[in-house]
Amino acid sequence: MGAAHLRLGVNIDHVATIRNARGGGHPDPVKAALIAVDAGADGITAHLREDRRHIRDEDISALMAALTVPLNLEMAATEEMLAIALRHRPHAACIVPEKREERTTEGGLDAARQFTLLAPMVDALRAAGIRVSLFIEPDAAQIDAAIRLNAPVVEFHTGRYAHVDGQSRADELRRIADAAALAVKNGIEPHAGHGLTFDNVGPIAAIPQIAELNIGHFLIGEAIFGGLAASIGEMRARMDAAR
Ligand SMILES: CC(=O)[C@@H](O)[C@H](O)COP(=O)(O)O
Ligand SMILES: NCC(=O)COP(=O)(O)O
Repeated sequence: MGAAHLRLGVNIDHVATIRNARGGGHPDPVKAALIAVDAGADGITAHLREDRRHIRDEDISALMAALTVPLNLEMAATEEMLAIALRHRPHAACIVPEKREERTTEGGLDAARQFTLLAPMVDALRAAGIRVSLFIEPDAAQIDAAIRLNAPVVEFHTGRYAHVDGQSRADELRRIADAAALAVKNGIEPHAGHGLTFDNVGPIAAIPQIAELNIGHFLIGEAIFGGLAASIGEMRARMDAAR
């Protein structure tokens, strides 16, 4: 209790997934983003995948024009995505690993092994005034790479935490908490996200060093039952209750 405000970034990718299932423009991810902001989102996250399976280039332009809160652009470490980020200059760019055939982001970026590829990208994004984040596993070697890359932010992939139970979940939570403490000790702001739900968000939100959670798939799915504003309001309440 009493820790600093934990920011909520709402990921609107899967509004675009539904839109794309039929073509056309409905439901509009920008409309969803504006509802999310009214409902308490501190920022909006959108992942422009290389295959454009959900968010498309024109969504990024429209979000940049419409939003009054920070846009966090999730992007693969490619020259194409770097050029897009530099053209739009979102508040933040989170570099994520991408595999064309994956159903969703399966793990964190291997920032340690991809150091040579990432270093000029992080430098270019930073030089453009974009807050760079690396989507990594909660792992000391990856945090060490983030330190050497001068990344101001890391986002810990919570997918494993979300998908295991019992002692394995407790172990993963401990790994995330230790990683968050290590990041802060080294001047890096830790965020977390992936697979978070009403039921599993509390222990992650209770980690005092974590400054932001990015949550999407569950919120958009839950919106089918109670509406988007209600699903975001409930998530916000659970995050606040954990602090
Ligand atoms: C990096 C991340 O966790 C989000 O971008 C999430 O992956 C979005 O959903 P998809 O993985 O289904 O594209
Ligand atoms: N970076 C994680 C994210 O933006 C949302 O992931 P999810 O809640 O859609 O699994």
